[in-house]
Amino acid sequence: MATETIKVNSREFVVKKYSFPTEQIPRLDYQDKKAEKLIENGQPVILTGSDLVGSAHHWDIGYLCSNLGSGQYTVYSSADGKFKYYDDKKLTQNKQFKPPTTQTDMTFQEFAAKLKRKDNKELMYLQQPLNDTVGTRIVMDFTNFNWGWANETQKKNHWGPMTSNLLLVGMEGVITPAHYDEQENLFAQIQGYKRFLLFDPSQFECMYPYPIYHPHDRQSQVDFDNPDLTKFPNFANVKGYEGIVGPRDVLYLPMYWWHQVESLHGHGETISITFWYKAAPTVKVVYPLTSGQKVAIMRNIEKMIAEALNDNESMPSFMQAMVQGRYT
Ligand SMILES: O=C(O)C(=O)C[C@H](CCCc1ccccc1)C(=O)O
Ligand SMILES: [Zn+2]
Repeated sequence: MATETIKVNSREFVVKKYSFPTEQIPRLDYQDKKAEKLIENGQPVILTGSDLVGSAHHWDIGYLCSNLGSGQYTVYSSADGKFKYYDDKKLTQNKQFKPPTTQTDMTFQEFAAKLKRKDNKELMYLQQPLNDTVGTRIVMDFTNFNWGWANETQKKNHWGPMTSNLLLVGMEGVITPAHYDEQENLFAQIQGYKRFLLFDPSQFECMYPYPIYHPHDRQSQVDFDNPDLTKFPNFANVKGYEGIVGPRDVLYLPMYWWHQVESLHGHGETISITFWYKAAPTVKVVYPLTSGQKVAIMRNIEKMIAEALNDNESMPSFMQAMVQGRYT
């Protein structure tokens, strides 16, 4: 895999080289009016200075070990370092599906002990919603997040309620392959460095998500390391954005934007917290529709057809019969 070294301020990062061009994600102070405008327009921006999780800046593996309590944490492991999310509620509809990662529940202390080992064959990624099993100091840190700003941003942009805060602790080199989520996201980085590759929802035609009933719904089928341009020809035209988030940075990741996330080597484990919010309600449909709205329409139609046919095997021929040679 070809790599390139990029220098950001005084730091060097070795990143994987891909086939597509990218522009930089804007990086602005969180109080900059331009940043507020970008968020209002559903455009990604890396925000500095917000201290959204300032009270967690001292979180490291040791502190989490001592203060996260003895609750069970979901830890994924992967031989190739890729952690393509799969919806385990859809496993029943896909008997032959083989999960690409294994999921183990363990205490944070067990996870930390595994991180220290030198004989790990697989990469590991802890992904667990913060809940009330955490220790009192974590609760205190959580209470001291910059909720004033977060709530103001939520209100100003008419986002729905915050649904969850996912704690992410990844080994260097873990990759979350390209996918989109259906929620607005303020992504707070606490330790380590993550490279985000982002693609506008209008790039849907280049990303070829799995069918809606597939466990990998919302994930791209394209292997960025070896794109199959016969099966996925439009991927050759994809254009992205990229940026590196480090400690104290917050990325506003708009709903429906495709993203791939890479924990960079040489800067230790990554610790992040997501702040996911339900979408703003569509009060009045305004034309032309946004690309995100078109993705929502496609999803609803796919769901209705799958339900009406009640036979996923017949979806491919049905969908092709509907458009092939007709909508050219
Ligand atoms: O914050 C986001 O949206 C990301 O994709 C961050 C990503 C991990 C997300 C794991 C995940 C993806 C989908 C559903 C539930 C959990 C990373 O940082 O590696
Ligand atoms: Zn995501």
